[in-house]
Amino acid sequence: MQQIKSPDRPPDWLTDRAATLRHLAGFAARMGPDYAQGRNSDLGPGAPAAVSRLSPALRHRLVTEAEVVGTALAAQGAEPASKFIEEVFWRSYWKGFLQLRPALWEDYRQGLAEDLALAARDAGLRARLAAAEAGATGIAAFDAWAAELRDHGWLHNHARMWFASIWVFTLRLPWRLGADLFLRQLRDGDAASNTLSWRWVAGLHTPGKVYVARAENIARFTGGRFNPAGQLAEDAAPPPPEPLPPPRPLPPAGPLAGRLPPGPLALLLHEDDLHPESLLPPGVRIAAIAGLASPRARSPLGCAALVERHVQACLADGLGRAAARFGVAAQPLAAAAVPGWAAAHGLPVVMAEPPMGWNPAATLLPGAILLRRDWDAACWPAATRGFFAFRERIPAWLRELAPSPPSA
Ligand SMILES: Cc1cc2nc3c(=O)[nH]c(=O)nc-3n(C[C@H](O)[C@H](O)[C@H](O)COP(=O)(O)OP(=O)(O)OC[C@H]3O[C@@H](n4cnc5c(N)ncnc54)[C@H](O)[C@@H]3O)c2cc1C
Repeated sequence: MQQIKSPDRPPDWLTDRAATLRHLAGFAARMGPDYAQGRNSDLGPGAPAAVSRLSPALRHRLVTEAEVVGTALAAQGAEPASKFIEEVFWRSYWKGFLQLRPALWEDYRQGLAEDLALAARDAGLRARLAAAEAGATGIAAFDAWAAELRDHGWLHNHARMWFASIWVFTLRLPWRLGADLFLRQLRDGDAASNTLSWRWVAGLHTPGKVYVARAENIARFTGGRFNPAGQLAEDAAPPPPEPLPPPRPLPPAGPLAGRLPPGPLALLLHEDDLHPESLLPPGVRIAAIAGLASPRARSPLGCAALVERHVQACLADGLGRAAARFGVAAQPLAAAAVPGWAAAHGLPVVMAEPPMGWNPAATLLPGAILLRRDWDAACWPAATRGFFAFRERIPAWLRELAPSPPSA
């Protein structure tokens, strides 16, 4: 196993931009070979890690993908930072893949409702689910990850892969109920990355390919903390292939540099994009600001209290910066109050385009102006096939988008 040299981690989970930028700057030195060599190891909560733990901030765009990749390029250069940069593009790939195929999210929600109804009827399934969620399966590694997820609201990528694989193939639980558990408990819970990663593990993304968690791999990359030899179903067969919905053309949304109506506008800031400073072109006059976060809409079962606190804290930080930037009071609103807020000021409303998922922002205000970031406009349409085809385009995107580190 590779030596992990970097003991520091965010002092606490990142819920504001200032702390995120400090952490990003500190991590920049480790975005090159340290990351490439150590990123697969998960030595446990509180232990040194080679990964950034930026996801609870990046997912809400307290910092943007462009800023994170720009930091990696400036600190390390494209080749040494290529592994790290590629991982950030995995996020854009999943977002684009779901954006092009909204039916996958709708099918997930529909299937989840059916799985929850089945669990309500079937006491045996309910008991097995409760044991998995509580970390009482008798598989020490899985039980420790269930506890870590509940207590910290975060898991290392490799642990997420092992957990999902054991959930599906060893515990033989419905994948959507596992995806739902993650969404309720992850600070970085994201409709695209989560749903599509679970589908990938379960063999529904790449025909004929499942992700199998193996005891030897777990022992190796947990530094020997766990070794579930003999406890895992390591012979999982791929499920029958299910055709993927064909990609749709992206609906139109204004690019950032596009023309906005003259005169004052109202800004709806929401949990999917909390960097209004780079969302709006210079010179735009914002005369009203409201904030919307709906973490309980992640699941029919709501979300964990720590997730709710995390998301609301991120939103509060975004609103504070928006108020300072545009010189207008900014307040969080419940979803039901948003149409009334828009009607009361009567101004055209602008917002970042809400990606597929539970965010109700666009449906609450069907006439709002949606702004698509250049990053998303470049990447999303390319998520038509597998990641390896998408990845080929990274060098061209780096030239075209010219990402740079945060300026403030
Ligand atoms: C079953 C499963 C569920 C997942 N659910 C989510 C989720 O709900 N939200 C979420 O943000 N990520 C999810 N991921 C992806 C990944 O595990 C996390 O983004 C990553 O662990 C975050 O840790 P980090 O910030 O230290 O990542 P780093 O390794 O430091 O990577 C930097 C950034 O790149 C992005 N990234 C890295 N790996 C991936 C990946 N495999 N897929 C997508 N983006 C990636 C993240 O934004 C991350 O912050 C899931 C993965 C699996 C296998």
